[in-house]
Formats: sequence, C-alpha cells, structure tokens
Amino acid sequence: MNIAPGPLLSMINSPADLKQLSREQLHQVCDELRQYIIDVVSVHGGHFAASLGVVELSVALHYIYNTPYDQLVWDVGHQAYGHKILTGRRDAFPTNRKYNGISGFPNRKESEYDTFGVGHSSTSISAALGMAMASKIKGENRKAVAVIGDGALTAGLAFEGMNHAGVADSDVLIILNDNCMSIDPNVGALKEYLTDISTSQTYNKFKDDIWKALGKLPVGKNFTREMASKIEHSIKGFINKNSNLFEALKLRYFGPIDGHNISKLVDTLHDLKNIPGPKLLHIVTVKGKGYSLAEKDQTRWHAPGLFDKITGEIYKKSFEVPQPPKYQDVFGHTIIELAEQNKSIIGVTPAMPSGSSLKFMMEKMPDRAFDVGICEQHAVTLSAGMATQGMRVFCNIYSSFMQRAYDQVIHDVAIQNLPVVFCLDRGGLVGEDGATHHGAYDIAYFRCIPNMVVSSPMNEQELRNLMYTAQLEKNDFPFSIRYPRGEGVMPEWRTPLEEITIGKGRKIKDGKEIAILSFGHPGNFATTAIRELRTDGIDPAHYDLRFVKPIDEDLLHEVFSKYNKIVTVEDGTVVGGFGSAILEFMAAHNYKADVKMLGIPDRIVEHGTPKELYRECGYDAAGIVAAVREMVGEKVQVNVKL
Ligand SMILES: Cc1ncc(C[n+]2csc(CCOP(=O)(O)OP(=O)(O)O)c2C)c(N)n1
Ligand SMILES: CC(=O)[C@@H](O)[C@H](O)COP(=O)(O)O
Ligand SMILES: [Mg+2]
Repeated sequence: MNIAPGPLLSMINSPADLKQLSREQLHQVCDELRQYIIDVVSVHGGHFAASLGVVELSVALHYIYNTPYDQLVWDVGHQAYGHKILTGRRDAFPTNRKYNGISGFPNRKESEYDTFGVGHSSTSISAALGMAMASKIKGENRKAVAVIGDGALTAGLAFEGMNHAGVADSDVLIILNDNCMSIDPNVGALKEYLTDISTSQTYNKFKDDIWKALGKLPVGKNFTREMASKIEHSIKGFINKNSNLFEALKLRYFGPIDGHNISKLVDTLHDLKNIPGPKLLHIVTVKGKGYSLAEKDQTRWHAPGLFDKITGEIYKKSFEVPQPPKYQDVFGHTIIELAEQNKSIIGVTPAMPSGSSLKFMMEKMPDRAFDVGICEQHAVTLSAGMATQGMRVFCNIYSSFMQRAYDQVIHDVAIQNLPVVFCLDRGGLVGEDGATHHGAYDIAYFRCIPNMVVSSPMNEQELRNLMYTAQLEKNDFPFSIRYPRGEGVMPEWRTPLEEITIGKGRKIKDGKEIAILSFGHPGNFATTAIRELRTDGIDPAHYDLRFVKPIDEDLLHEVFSKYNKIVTVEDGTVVGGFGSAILEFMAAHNYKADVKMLGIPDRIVEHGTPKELYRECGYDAAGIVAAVREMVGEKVQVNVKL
C-alpha cells in the first residue's frame, strides 16, 4: 500500500528543507508528521506512542540545531521515527524494522543524522557528553543534545552521565522528555520528584523568568562563560540550589515547558543553543499525543502491532483451535501458582511488567512483586540482598538487558552462591527490534560463571517444571532459565508441576549414524527437520540437553559412543555457547566426531521476522536438514516449510 505523506512533509528531504519554512508552517509539519507516523505504523507495525509524543520536539530540534553537525542523541531510540522521517528516510519509513529495511532505532550505519546507535536505554547523556568533550578538545563549536525520557532517567547510567556533565564544562544540553511513562507507568521516587517540580508553580515561574532573561542576553564576545557564571552566582542568592536535583548536580535547569507547544519549544531551544555549559531542559509531553486511544492506554499503544487507524482496533490473529501461549505468560501465571505455595517467592522486573507478564503477580500479590524501574543492576543486587534473608527471588530480565547487570550476577550472586532465580526472557533472536535486542549472548556469558545453573526449556511444560525445580529449598544456588520471545508449542500448557533433576537432559529419539543435540526451543526445529529427513531415509537421533551447566555427561557419553556425526543447535551465539560446551566435553574425554554447530554466527544480526533471521543464520528446520544432509554426504535440495 502506498502511503502518501502530507504536502509539506513531502517537500522535506532533509532538515535544510525544514529550515526554509516559516515558524507558522511548523504547525502543519507537525500535523503531517504525526499523521504519517500513524498511517505507516498502523500498516507496518513498530513502536508508536513514544514517537507521537515527541513530534514537536523532533521538528523543533531539527529546525533550530545545525544537524548533523550539531549532534543529536536519542535515548533508547524507539521514539525517533519523526527524526528519521525528517532526515531523509521518509520514503524508506514503510520498511521500518523489516528484513533489509531501515532499523527501528537510530543506527550510525544508516544515516549521518543518527549520531549514536541505541536500543538499550539511558546511554544518551554519556554519549552526548562524550561528543561535547571531544568537540571542545578539537576546538569545534559543535552542540551536543541528549533527549532522554523520564523512564530512561531512572537508570544509574543516566546519573553517572549527569554527575560528570555537571563538572565537565562542556556544551551539552540534556532534554528530559517527561511523560510520566516508561512502557508501563513509570515508578520510583524520581517520578514523584519530577511531578513535584512540574507542579510547583512559584518555583518554576521564578526560575523561568530568570532563565528567560538570561536566554535573551547577547551571545558571542559580549556573553562569556564568566558572565553566565556571575549571573548564576547572583541567582544563587535567591534560590537554594539544592532545592533542584539537577541544579544540585550543577546542570542549569530550565522548564518545565509544554513539549507540544512548537512555538515555545522553538523559542526555548533557540535561546538555550546560545547558553554555554551543561544544561537540562525539562519538557512535559503526553505519550501517544494526537491519537486519543494511545493517550488513554499508553502501555497498550507503546508497540501495538498492526491496527485499524480509524477504529483503533488492534488486529489479532483468530484461530479455530487453541493456540500455544507466549512463554512470558506461562512465566507470569506459573510464578503465581508457585508463590501461593511458597511464601518466600518474590518477583522482580526492571521496567518490564507487561513484557515479562510479571504484571499478573504485581496485580495479585502487590507486596511480593516489584517493578524497580529501568535498573537491571539494581534488580540483580536487590534480589541478592533479599536472597540473603531467605527470599527466593525470581528476577526476570530480558536476555539482552541482562548484559547491563553482568557484574552484579557474578559479584553479588554467584560469588556468594545466593539462590536467585534468573528468568531470562527473550533469549535468542527477537526479530524486528534487531541487533540491540537479540538475546544472543546469555548462554555463553552465563555458562562461564561458577555456581550458576544454566537451563532452557523446549516447551511450556518444561518452563513450568524448571521454575518449580528452581524454587525448591534444597536448590540453594543461582539458577537461570532462558526462554524465547513469543509463543511456545503447547496449547494445553497448564501441566502438573514436576521436579526436573538438575543437569539431566533427555533422549527424544534414537537414530542412526548422526545425532542432533539441541538446547531450548530450537529442539522443535530439530523435530520438524527430523520428520523431513526421515522421508528420505535419514534417521538422526535427537537429544534435548535442557541444561548447559551442569551438562549431562552420562547422556553425552552415550551420544559420543553411538554417533560420530553430531549437529548442535541453539538460539544463541556459537562462540562459547551450547555447541562449544559439547566440543569441550568431546575434547576432555578424547572422543572423535564431526561436529557442526548451528546457532547465531559471530557477527551482528540485524532485524527481520524471527523466521527470516533463523533462516539467515541457518538453524531453522531447513538449516538443520541441510546440515544433516551435508554431514551424511547428501546434498539434496532443501524443502522444509517455514
Ligand atoms: C536497558 C534497557 N532496559 C529496558 C528497556 C526496555 N524499554 C524500552 S523503552 C522503555 C521505556 C522508556 O521510557 P522513557 O525513557 O520514559 O521513554 P517513553 O517511552 O516514555 O518516551 C523500556 C523500559 C531498554 N530499552 N533498555
Ligand atoms: C524499545 C524497547 O526496548 C522495547 O519497547 C522493546 O521493543 C520491547 O520488546 P518486546 O516487544 O519484546 O517486549
Ligand atoms: Mg517516559
């Protein structure tokens, strides 16, 4: 379907075109930009509400700043659709997040306007400060701007950046886009503080007046850092700097202002551009602005999938037979079942209550399930602290976001051998979010940690049983369970809970000549592949290892005694992952076999549907068929249905 942008937007091929427009015309540009985002996302999918909330900001920034010379860094980047459309990617926007299409996040490979690759939150302040400091060292007069949301501001990294920015004497502007939302409603004392300063009228009017006056002062040789500093000193006579968190960190604080008032934004940015040093502009916006359903239910419309833009109906696939649930929902329901029996169970999520489905427990047991903000490191150490007091915490973190908390996993959990249960959701290739979000590395990075159990279920029943096993009192050590994004394979998933012996895999079938060893959900790809291969008279054995640590040595002795051709399959990097564990076992026991490792290759995998990416990486059913045929000496046309 050809989606036409409005007449003004059609003429904007770069920010230079935007700059030709009058200030009055910017209103129309905002309307057309917002409509184009609605039109395209409703048909092609993607993140939605966040970009609608920064339409005016995106236009104002590119109108005032000299991008890409001036450096603009978007935090997370899920809100940067307006920025992409204004910077030469309007016509490519319908390919957003598609295989070989543009990325859903700013990406340095894609455009010179994307100054910093993002996807994980809270990096923008450090990155923009780094750019500002480098410009200063090089003697350039470049501006650096970080746009960070109130959710992303909850992370320690954002505070590390501000702590440095306040004393770095570099020209960096932090724009705090405060919409009181993360994906779910934002949490924590900081959120309450932001609401307080947004509503304290006396303080804000006073500050606003002073900074407005300051902003109007001439710049250049008549307005030096010394003058700014003198004015600041006189202001400090009136204001207790510690009454404002940001000023206490030596960032000049401006705002809050209405982030949907394009004229006000343009004026303010114009003034701020000429004020040297580190500063923070607080803007207040509405997530989902301009699409009323999204304004009302911002979590649902964070990334709604395809929808009818007129009626607001979000399309769902309809099936006549029951479908398998999402793994996240199996987690969300099972933890409640377990917590009803075991009073020591606690649930923790860093800002993903909906994405992890911990929200079910938060609703039912609000005293025992917590969203701690975008704070993966804190989530892990908090869980460790609770574990010292006898709690059995299920700390649920997406595999790729767990990368943030690696030191905490080793230092706070593993070294002390504390019984924290890590549920790593989104383990493996996640699809359209692409490189920043793939859970590619956790098998490798958890496998090397002493004391850690590393497991992965092949289906919903196994996920439930692994969760059951992990919370048993006798299993008082770190335990990780990784599972993929999306649906599993068992429509009837509410199976009785049973213990699994730690470190025991299972033989799914015997075979001839060749064995397939799988870890986690790709075992189902192997099942499909075996069905296809058997029609050609090739009959591989299949083993689902379930644990990569401790690994089932008895089972592996059986495998290596019976088979000398082995294919390993995992939804994780082949560097140091499950296949590597098999090779280590083989070497340690002096077995000789041909081993082919299928999994995520040692390169960055971009975005596309999971099926497209599994195929590209060669470990879907077709890839397994091809690998087996090659090993048994057949090179036949592969014909497996995706
Ligand atoms: C390290 C990390 N943890 C979690 C996420 C998932 N995540 C993406 S956007 C988002 C909410 C961000 O809220 P905010 O910064 O306020 O932006 P808004 O969507 O409100 O514009 C979260 C939790 C992430 N991208 N990175
Ligand atoms: C931008 C971001 O990091 C999240 O919105 C992420 O896209 C969520 O992914 P899921 O859809 O897998 O929950
Ligand atoms: Mg927000």
